[in-house]
Amino acid sequence: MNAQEAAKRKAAEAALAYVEPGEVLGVGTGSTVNHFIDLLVERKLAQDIPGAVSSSNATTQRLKKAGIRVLDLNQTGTLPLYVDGADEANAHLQLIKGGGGALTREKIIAAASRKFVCIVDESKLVGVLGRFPLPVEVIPMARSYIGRELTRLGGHPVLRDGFVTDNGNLILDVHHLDIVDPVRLENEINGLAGVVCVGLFARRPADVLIVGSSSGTRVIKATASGGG
Ligand SMILES: O=C[C@H](O)[C@H](O)[C@H](O)COP(=O)(O)O
Repeated sequence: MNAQEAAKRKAAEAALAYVEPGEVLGVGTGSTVNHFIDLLVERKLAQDIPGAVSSSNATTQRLKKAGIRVLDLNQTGTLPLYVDGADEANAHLQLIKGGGGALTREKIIAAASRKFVCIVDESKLVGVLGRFPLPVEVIPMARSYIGRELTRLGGHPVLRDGFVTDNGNLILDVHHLDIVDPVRLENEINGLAGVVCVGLFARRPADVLIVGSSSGTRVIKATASGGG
C-alpha cells in the first residue's frame, strides 16, 4: 500500500470510533470509504449494525459483498451517522465531492444525517476550494446551456467523457474556479435549470473532518460559526 492509501486507511480507521452498534449507517463512495467498509468487516463491526444506506451502485456492491444489508433511505428515517470521503476540504469543513460521480446521492444522505464524518488524506486539505474541478451533475438535454452558464460564472466546464451517473445523467467538471464564497456559488449553480446537483458541500458541510497522514490522524470539528 502506498503512503496516500495508508493515510486514507488511517482516516477510515479513526472513523470506526463513531460507529454505534444497532444503528444504521450512511456510507459514501470512493477509495477512502472502501477502506472504511473493509475495516468494518475486519474489526467485526459489520455484524453489529442493522444495515447501511448506500450512496452509489459501486458502494452497494461492496457493502453486499461485505455481508452488510443495504437499506432504503425512505425506510430508515434520519440517519445518526454518515461516513464519506471528499476530493477537497477547507478549514470550515466545506467540501468538493463527486470525483467518482456519486455527488447527488451523497448530498441526499449527508442532508438526511445528523452527523457527517468526512475522511480524507492530507492532500485533500486546501485553503480555497476549487483546485479540484467542481463536478456538476446535469440532465443531458441541459448540458450545453449549463455549460454556457458555468462559463459565465467564470469556470471552464468540461464534459466527463463517456461517463453516465447512477441516475442516468452527465457530469460537467468545472475547472479554474476560485471558490471564495462557497455557499453563494452552491446556491447559484443549484438555481440553474437542468442542474441535478453540484458537488459543493458548503450549505451542509461535514461535522467532523478526519485527516490521515503518515504521522497519524487529525480531527477537525465544526465550530458554531461554521463556514456558511
Ligand atoms: O463521487 C465520489 C465521492 O464524492 C468521493 O467521496 C470523492 O471522490 C473522494 O474519493 P476518494 O476517497 O477515492 O478520494
